[in-house]
Amino acid sequence: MSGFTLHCLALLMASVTTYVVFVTVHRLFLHPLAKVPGPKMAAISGLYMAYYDLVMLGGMVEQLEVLHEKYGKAFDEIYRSKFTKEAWFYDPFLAPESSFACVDPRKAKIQKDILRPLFSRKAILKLENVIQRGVIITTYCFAQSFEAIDFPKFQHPMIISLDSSGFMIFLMQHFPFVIPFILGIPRWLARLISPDSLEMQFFLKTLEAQIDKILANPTMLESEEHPTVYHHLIGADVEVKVSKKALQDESAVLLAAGTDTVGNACMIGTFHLLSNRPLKDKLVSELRAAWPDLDSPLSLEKLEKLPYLTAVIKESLRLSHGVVSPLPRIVPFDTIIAGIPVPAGTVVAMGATFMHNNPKVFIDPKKFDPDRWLQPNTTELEENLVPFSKGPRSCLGVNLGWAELYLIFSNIFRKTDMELFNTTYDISHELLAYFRLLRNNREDDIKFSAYMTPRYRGKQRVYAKMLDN
Ligand code: HEM
Repeated sequence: MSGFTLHCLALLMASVTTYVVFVTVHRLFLHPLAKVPGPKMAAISGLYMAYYDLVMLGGMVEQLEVLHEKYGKAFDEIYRSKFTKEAWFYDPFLAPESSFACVDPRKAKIQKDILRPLFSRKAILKLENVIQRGVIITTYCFAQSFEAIDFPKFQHPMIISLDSSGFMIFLMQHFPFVIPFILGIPRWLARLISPDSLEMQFFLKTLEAQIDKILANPTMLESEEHPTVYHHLIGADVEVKVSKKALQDESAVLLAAGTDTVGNACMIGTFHLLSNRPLKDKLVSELRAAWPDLDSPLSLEKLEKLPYLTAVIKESLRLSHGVVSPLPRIVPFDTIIAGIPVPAGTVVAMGATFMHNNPKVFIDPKKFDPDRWLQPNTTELEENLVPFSKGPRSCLGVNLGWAELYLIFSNIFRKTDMELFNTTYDISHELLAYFRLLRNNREDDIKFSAYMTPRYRGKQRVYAKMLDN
């Protein structure tokens, strides 16, 4: 190596070292947030979080519990705010024109307002027959069924794909420079590195083909059995023109947003009910009394009036949390949070898990206890139940989510009998997460096995399958 090269290398190393020392000193002592209590490593570098997200496979939520215990917390104040979403977190969802990942609050509101009528309570009641038939999200939103629950062990490519997306999203968040590579990766290489990601591409292509067909011939919407997202986004009477990319982004996001969230709440609730016989018996006897004749479905409005069923759903939502990863927001102006001055531009985050596991509000928070919702005054509990988030960026599908949960829990527990088997794993302490509750393909994923016996063999189809490991 020539003397000149060595000289250049030395200069480069000196520059990097000076930069690192400067940034470290600045962040530790001079930064406006330097006095905020917390681990020094986290103050110095984002690699602290990357370590928990990527190496500890979604362990940041658990670590935050530890940090909150040590340093205190301020999440409830953030929930009440109107802070904007942070691009760092939302860009890797690769759907910037969807109402979920669009960080511009004005644009997101326009798109949400267009879709809102499809997800209003009135629309849900009107389309109740679609929801009663099952296979909800794809039929309700796109008038298409991917028959995901007909696959053995529910291993539909789309579900596998959704399951595997968590790690990739976290990877893209911490190392955004990989995004162009991931987007441009040839199929053969993707098959080698992450075969599951191809399944997602297949499903997105199916939606794209549907979008192309509708864009080429919007009148075909008239022949659909019921309104879909496309009627609202491209229908003849739509005032705001929505791009093809926005249609694709929105479709992908609606499917993801409405699948695991509902699924996790069902899984958590079912597991706890099966683990605790008296709770299950209470639910079943309430359902039997309200719904004696299984040959005709019980309407959503009647189900909503059942107190124990409602309490079971609230408790299932509380312990499944909705979105598990804390949701980051940018503080738009200088403000004070938990007594700490926070300058404009700071990223803060709110996490449902910390609300739902707060022992000051939910006594014995890890316990699945539907009766806590049947006490005379539950105002404080209601205020602290945030699975759908709060404020202007809260869930668009909240009414649909609730409707699905009422119909799923009632149908499953009224029409089948289930019993746990081969289940030893205690899920009550699980908090690790990639956005949602499960960790991917790990031994300690939340899963349980149950024998399911149909109680009803009448006119309606019952999806009764035996799960095993
Ligand atoms: C139990 C069911 C559900 C739960 C617990 C849930 C939870 C949430 C949460 C916590 C957020 C806020 C995310 C954030 O701030 O980044 C959210 C947003 C969203 N959800 Fe849901 N969701 C559920 C069902 C659904 C359904 C069925 C749909 C529609 C098909 C849906 C569509 C959306 C959309 C579009 C957003 C983005 C809203 C925005 O950013 O302004 N969700 N959901």
